[in-house]
Amino acid sequence: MSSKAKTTREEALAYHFEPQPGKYEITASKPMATQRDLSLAYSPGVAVPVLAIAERPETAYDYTTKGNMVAVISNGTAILGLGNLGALASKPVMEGKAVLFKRFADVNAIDIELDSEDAEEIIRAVKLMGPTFGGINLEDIKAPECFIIEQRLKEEMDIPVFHDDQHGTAVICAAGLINALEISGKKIEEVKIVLNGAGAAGIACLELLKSMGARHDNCIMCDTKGVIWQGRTEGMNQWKSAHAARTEARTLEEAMKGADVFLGVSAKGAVTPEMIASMADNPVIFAMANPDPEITPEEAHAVRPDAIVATGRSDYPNQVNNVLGFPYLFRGALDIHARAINDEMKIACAEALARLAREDVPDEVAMAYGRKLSFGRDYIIPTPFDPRLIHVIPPAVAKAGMDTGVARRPIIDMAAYEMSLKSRMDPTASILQGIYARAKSAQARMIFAEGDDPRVLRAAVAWQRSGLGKALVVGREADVKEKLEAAGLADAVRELEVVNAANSRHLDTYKAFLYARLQRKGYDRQDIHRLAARDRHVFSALMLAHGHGDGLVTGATRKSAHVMEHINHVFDASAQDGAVGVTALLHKGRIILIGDTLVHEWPDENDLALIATRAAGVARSLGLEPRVAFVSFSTFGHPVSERAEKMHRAPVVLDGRKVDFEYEGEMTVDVALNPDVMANYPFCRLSGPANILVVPARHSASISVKLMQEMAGATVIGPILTGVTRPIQLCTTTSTVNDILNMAAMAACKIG
Ligand SMILES: NC(=O)C1=CN([C@@H]2O[C@H](COP(=O)(O)OP(=O)(O)OC[C@H]3O[C@@H](n4cnc5c(N)ncnc54)[C@H](OP(=O)(O)O)[C@@H]3O)[C@@H](O)[C@H]2O)C=CC1
Ligand SMILES: CC(=O)C(=O)O
Ligand SMILES: [Mg+2]
Repeated sequence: MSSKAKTTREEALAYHFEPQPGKYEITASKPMATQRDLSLAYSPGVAVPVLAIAERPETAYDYTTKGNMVAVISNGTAILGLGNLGALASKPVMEGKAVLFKRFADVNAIDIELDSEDAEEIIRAVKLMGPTFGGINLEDIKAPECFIIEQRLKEEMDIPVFHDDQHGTAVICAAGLINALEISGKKIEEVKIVLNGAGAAGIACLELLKSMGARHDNCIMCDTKGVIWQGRTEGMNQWKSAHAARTEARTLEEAMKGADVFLGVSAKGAVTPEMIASMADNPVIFAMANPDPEITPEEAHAVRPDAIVATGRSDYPNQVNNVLGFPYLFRGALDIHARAINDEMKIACAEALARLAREDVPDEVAMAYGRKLSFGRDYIIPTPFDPRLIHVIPPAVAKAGMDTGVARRPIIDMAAYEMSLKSRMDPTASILQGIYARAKSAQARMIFAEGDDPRVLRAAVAWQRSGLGKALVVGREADVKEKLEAAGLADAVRELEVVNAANSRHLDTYKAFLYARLQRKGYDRQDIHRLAARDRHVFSALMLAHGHGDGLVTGATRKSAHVMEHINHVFDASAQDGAVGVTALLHKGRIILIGDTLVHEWPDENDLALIATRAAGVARSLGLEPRVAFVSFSTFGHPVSERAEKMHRAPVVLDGRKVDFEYEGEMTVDVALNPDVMANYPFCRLSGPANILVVPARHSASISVKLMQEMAGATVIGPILTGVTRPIQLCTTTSTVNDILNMAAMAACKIG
């Protein structure tokens, strides 16, 4: 397995602080530009839907955000496993749940933190907000108040009310357990289960498992006072009493002897290796406390190599976390305008998840996750980034809701619904996720050439601490130390390897190599020494050329033309050598590649054909099927212009090269990207909108990219340098730490 990611306190705070505080914002989904827009959005136009809803309340689902809007509600009394830290402190987690709703199921969610521990007050507050939302997700409200709150709200509200820590956790735990027991060859009716943590999650998990066949007499529940046994009076409530066991065991340690299954929804470190050692053969251990499990997989495996281990965290295999449930349960429920999320819908979700994990994992998923996944001990449950979840789980939930009569608007065409779910998700998110996953498994030694730049240093630290590989920073030790300290990363000084001409054993070899390349280009030995020893771009490129690193990132401090000139001393990376720069633009769920954004100033038709081929290669390595448009200001020969001719001829050049991707041209950008406009040219050979735009010259490339970045706020990755023998990627002088990290990941994946 790849090395584990470590995120620091500073990184976590910076993530939440920059570029604006918090994790989400609200944007308008309708035009708001003109007087007419305002008349429709607000007075007088808004009166029309007001009256329509007053007359027929169900039309609120048609004219407002209600039908796709969920409230994430907490009072902060059980924030993850951190305990009762109050409503305000729970806000980062609730904002987090809100963005997970959006990221994984395109559900709009708003976090609402209520400053009260009084169940009646919370019930009243939530009930009053009913009209606003299509569903209520209760989160991190401690037991036993959570049971009372949820029960009453379910009775009194006409929209789904779902306490995630109870049912979300129970559903995922059940899905994982179905598969873990299958692998260990045990039956739920026969296994001895010990569950630690008798709160929201614990009670709900045990209830669901019992409804699925686990026997009351085989289950022991524990809390801070030990075993919940029949007759115990201390620290009890009616929900715990329902699960009190007839047993002599009084402590968790005693209960664990011979147990087949351990489920932890309690707190960090609640289980010892000795307890794990005392379990039955092939034990199943779900240590689900967050952020730190009851026992780590390393500790558990050290004493029990035969164990199947899961945690709630994303940095170990088998993440049993309610993130696999709540987005999809609500998606399915919202799409049928459900009145409730009932047990049948929860069980349908658990079964669909369990089934999905047993299915063959398609290559695109393995690619997105960076490792081969196949059903077994280290893959008992789908991974949260599995792109199939969105179109597999909500239909199962919606169908169960329809079958049990909670749907206000049943789905007629299930196949069409599945298709609509597929197109709902932003494909760009999975592309970046895939790049990072592949980078992680590559474990590249990344050369960061500009160790004097604080952004580069922060990216290098993040590279290493995220478990992406080793960071080799080119710079002076004292300078790197000083800048790391100034960036609040003093403890990273010992972690990074700082390389420079003075401490390298290879300088003479590098110089000999460079001299051999440049001696007939007017460089004498003195020039060579200056270049190799003093220019970090050249020095870094020499490191890469000699295999003293696996990839190189530079360009954050100097203009790309300057950097390319220096890299060309070491590598053949010019236009004549066939190098090409391709930039990826990610915006509103679309990804478009533009080329050449780096190397060719004024490509002719042969160069344009090469640019198309290189860009197609980049597209494929990003998991996209390439569709190239040669773009211009004319479309298929009109208006006739000398300047557009080469764009007209480039596809003909490709005809002669027998390439294996779609291409067409010349055409304007709207023809290339808008299927309705493209339909005016029925002979156009592209099977869909283009995802690669080959532009006439580097200036038009630069203008397009920067316009998209500045006007539309598109995410820009690149230019990705292709056609060079080793992975070199260039950032720009305006790159952020994240941009630099993206380019390093590109280099590690050898994209280009
Ligand atoms: N992986 C996942 O998806 C999820 C994980 N969780 C995790 O489960 C845990 C509990 O959450 P939740 O049920 O919402 O919280 P609650 O506050 O409702 O319940 C906590 C329960 O855990 C018990 N407990 C706490 N510490 C210990 C300990 N050291 N040993 C034994 N029992 C202990 C408490 O005992 P007592 O009753 O005696 O006070 C209580 O019964 C958290 O760590 C949370 O992160 C929760 C939801 C989802
Ligand atoms: C995952 C989650 O909801 C929790 O730990 O509370
Ligand atoms: Mg929670």
